[in-house]
Amino acid sequence: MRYAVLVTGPAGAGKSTFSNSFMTYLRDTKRTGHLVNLDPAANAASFEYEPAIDIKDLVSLEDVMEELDYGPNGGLVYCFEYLLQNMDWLDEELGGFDDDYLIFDCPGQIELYTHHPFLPTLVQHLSRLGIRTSAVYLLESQFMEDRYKFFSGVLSAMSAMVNLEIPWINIMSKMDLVTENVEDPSGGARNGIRGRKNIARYLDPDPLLLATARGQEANSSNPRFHALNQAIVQLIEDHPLVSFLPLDLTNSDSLETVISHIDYTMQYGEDEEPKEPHDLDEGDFAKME
Ligand SMILES: Nc1nc2c(ncn2[C@@H]2O[C@H](COP(=O)(O)OP(=O)(O)OP(=O)(O)O)[C@@H](O)[C@H]2O)c(=O)[nH]1
Ligand SMILES: [Mg+2]
Repeated sequence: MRYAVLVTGPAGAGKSTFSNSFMTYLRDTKRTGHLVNLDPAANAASFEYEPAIDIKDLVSLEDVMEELDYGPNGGLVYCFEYLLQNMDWLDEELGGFDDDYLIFDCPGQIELYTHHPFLPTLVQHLSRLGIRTSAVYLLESQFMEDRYKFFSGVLSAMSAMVNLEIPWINIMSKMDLVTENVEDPSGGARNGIRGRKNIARYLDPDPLLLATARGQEANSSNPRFHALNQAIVQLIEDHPLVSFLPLDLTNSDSLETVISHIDYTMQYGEDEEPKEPHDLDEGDFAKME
């Protein structure tokens, strides 16, 4: 059985760093993993592990910008369109792996997760190849410093999730940057997250965070804003699936917990046949004959 983890999330969320740590963990636990780089803008020098599959072998952002005269954003979209039109390239590249874990380091363009057919198409191909697939969506802990930013992050995670029918885990990355007493750098006490209790209200999003914050302002200024807000609160209440596993890479237990969740959602190793007794049986019969 082959397994694939799609490492997704907005720009700078820590996807490549997590993918690298994941690789190290697999190596240390004597499991075989391979890195798949799907970011056409990735800097090869930044990879600790050389990707086994690299989208840059198919198309590189640099070439697209140079030869087709695209800017960086249009260039990236072009690269993904190009990949989607050449999925047989990926199918072929994926052919050579057996019983392995493939870690897909995805690009950080938020459009890819909200409305582009990129992820659904990728998932379709993986499932056609019989690869068991799950996804993680990383949001960095700084999002907890501003509840509006935080809820927009929650909504982006949700909109990515609803398009895919695969196991999905949301991760709050860079937890090492969160201290017991994080205050809003601008000094406003309103946005600061104070204490572990408050952090829990973000990891398991408490819609009241949003209701109280926006409710107070909206009541006095714009009632339609209030209504929109209530609708979002309701949406999050109805979908308690959006909760976050904290990830602190400076703590190996934290990484291990996250990876065991990923293993669990894909039922890693569960239908691996216990090979030895079976082989022995066959050997016994051969001897008897
Ligand atoms: N403190 C801290 N910094 C981190 C952590 N993970 C990543 N970073 C830093 O955050 C920045 C972005 O990390 P990347 O892993 O490149 O993020 P990414 O999601 O791959 O970024 P894009 O591919 O550009 O979307 C880098 O400067 C990392 O060193 C973490 O767990 N803790
Ligand atoms: Mg990256």
